[in-house]
Amino acid sequence: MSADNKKKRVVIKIGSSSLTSLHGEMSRRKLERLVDEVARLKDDGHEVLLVSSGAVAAGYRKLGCLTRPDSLPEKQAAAAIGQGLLIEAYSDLFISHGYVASQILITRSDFSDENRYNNARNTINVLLERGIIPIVNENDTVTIDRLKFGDNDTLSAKVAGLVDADQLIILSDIDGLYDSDPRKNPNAKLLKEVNEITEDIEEMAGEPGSSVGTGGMRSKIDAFKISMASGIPSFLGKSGTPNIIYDAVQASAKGTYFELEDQNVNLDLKQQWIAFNSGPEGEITIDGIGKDRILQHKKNLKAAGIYSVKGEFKSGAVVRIQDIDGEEIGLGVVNYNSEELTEFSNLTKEELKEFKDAVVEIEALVCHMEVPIPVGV
Ligand SMILES: Nc1ncnc2c1ncn2[C@@H]1O[C@H](COP(=O)(O)OP(=O)(O)O)[C@@H](O)[C@H]1O
Ligand SMILES: N[C@@H](CCC(=O)OP(=O)(O)O)C(=O)O
Repeated sequence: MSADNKKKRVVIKIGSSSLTSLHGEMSRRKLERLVDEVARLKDDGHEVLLVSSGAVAAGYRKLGCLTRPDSLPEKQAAAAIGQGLLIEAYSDLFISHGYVASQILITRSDFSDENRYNNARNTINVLLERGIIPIVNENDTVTIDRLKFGDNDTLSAKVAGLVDADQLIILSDIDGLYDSDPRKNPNAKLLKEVNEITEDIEEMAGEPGSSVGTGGMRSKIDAFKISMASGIPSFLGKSGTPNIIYDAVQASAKGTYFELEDQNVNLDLKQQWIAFNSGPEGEITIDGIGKDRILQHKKNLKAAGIYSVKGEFKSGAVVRIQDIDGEEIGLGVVNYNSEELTEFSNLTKEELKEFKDAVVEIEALVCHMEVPIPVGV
């Protein structure tokens, strides 16, 4: 990482533990410090988008709970109280610096629909270009557990990809990624730079540290997988450290910097949507020749290569592509519907001669061999 003076588009994720007091209530002082730092970046001409947690933490006491609730309806009710308080506080504080804040609440289904995904991008771009600070959170009050992003870490990485950010900064209550959970191992060592999320790196992450946070280090690692695959240099550091945001943008802050060694292997927007947001609508199994073609980046295969088809989907749907042994090759958009592809798979050798020129195009293919796709997204 090298320092530079370019005006950047920066996405900053701030966790619940960084916005609350020891008792778990929203801390105005912590919010003030964060806003002061963000305003400093804005004064320097950078565009800033905040992904802020804290709705549940800011609301649960006012709901009458003594500790952060576990039940979904109570968490949602707490978020309904807290989200308003959070945005009101942000708005007040940013206005005192001469900046306007805006609220964007997102659910996973907003991102799995490609039109809504692109719409969100257009809206956020307008706000950023006009100097306004979008403050994003998951729309906790309406999402059900099964359909939640669940943590704002991966949400922030997806948003960073969506707006083509120059940097993702995740601020937590810890000053970076350690080689083991520092709560359990006092001799744990800080990693200054990570160029690839290997299994070893994944194993370093333990459970969430605070009673108000949900994601823990595991979801941060998942987030960095997404941001790295999207070509976005990322940083993990400790909130509340003086000048942490400013220094992170200059690449001089203490923390962990995540950046792919090879800057050229990153996903374009369509591929990011396919890899991290779309829900595949079906599955096709392809033969060895088709697999070889795909892996040689031909992005298409002969109709004869379709072995079997699962699910019902239209032409233009995202499907999972696997080989005859059931090993997943990747995800991509197909140019035939499930019925047509099934017909291809049922043709005899003789019949196939008639279709020898038929080609199944795989648009925006994302191969698992090339790109680490987090499980469960
Ligand atoms: N390998 C690790 N390196 C650093 N922190 C770790 C590691 N494993 C687990 N943790 C814990 O993850 C916590 C941060 O996650 P979390 O409590 O969810 O914070 P946030 O509210 O900022 O999302 C740290 O306080 C730390 O105790
Ligand atoms: N959307 C939730 C936060 C979820 C979350 O990821 O929290 P955290 O692990 O503190 O970043 C809220 O605003 O309370």
